[in-house]
Amino acid sequence: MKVLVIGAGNMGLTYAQGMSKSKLLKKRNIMILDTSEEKIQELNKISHFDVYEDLKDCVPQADIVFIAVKPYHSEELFKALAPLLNKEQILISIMAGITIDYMKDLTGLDKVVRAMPNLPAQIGKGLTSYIASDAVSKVELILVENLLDTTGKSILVSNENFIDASTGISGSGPAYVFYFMQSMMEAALQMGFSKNISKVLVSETFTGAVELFNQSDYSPNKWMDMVASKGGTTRAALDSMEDNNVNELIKEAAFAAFNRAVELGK
Ligand SMILES: NC(=O)C1=CN([C@@H]2O[C@H](COP(=O)(O)OP(=O)(O)OC[C@H]3O[C@@H](n4cnc5c(N)ncnc54)[C@H](OP(=O)(O)O)[C@@H]3O)[C@@H](O)[C@H]2O)C=CC1
Ligand SMILES: O=C(O)[C@@H]1CCC=N1
Repeated sequence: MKVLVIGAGNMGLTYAQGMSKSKLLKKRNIMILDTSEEKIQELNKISHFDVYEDLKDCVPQADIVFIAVKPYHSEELFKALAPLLNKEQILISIMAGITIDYMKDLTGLDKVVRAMPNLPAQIGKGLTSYIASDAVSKVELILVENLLDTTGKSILVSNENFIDASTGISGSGPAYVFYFMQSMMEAALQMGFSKNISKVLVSETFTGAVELFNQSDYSPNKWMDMVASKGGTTRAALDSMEDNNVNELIKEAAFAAFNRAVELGK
């Protein structure tokens, strides 16, 4: 089986590397294509994969075509791909917003998978939600899931709306966590800690809190109560967040990403 990854950026390269480390594929069965001259040179240095610059040299050999370009490049790419594809090939896209119907229309393919991963895929800790068109068989779906799982875990969702919704939660979500970390590091610096100490204070706090959360059935609210003593310091911080409506603002931000995903698909 041969997989062609189109777009060797953050996510495309991550998947190519994830797939190459798994036992599913041999390195030489992963082809990768990018239009950026700089990326091609970098890829040739890595030399794990067969690197291509021209679609016609690699698309016909692929069993699975994995699309990892930005959504605004999709139309141009699909138009160039269409004459080179055959109906047996499976297309997997991780592009935000781009719908299965749109991909079927532009490529002429029936077997299309739409997936939404996230950046921790780079360290094998990704979370990918996905859904497939009806033409993808059960056996093919297992194969697709195994490929997605080379970068972490995956969840099969029941309708395509959940792909846009998971874009707002898990796809864009790592950036919300980094936003919170950035604010806490800025506060630590303002309190007089060095950059290095600020980083350790914040990152260990996140790691410890997430590990606690993962090791129990307690809700985040319950954990908050366990940190906050009556009339204490944490209550002062949580009250400040409540007064400033931070909870609603975070939900609004997640919906902004969700809505943007829907908009990208129009
Ligand atoms: N980054 C993230 O955390 C996540 C991203 N995604 C999705 O993944 C996709 C890729 O994102 P990301 O990896 O961050 O993007 P990048 O910009 O890092 O990578 C995209 C790569 O594709 C190249 N490219 C553009 N057009 C073509 C083309 N026609 N053929 C081949 N290569 C092309 C780009 O070159 P050039 O730079 O020259 O344009 C670039 O090297 C997006 O659609 C995004 O929605 C999904 C979940 C998480
Ligand atoms: O920002 C974006 O559009 C992509 C999709 C999810 C994460 N990054």
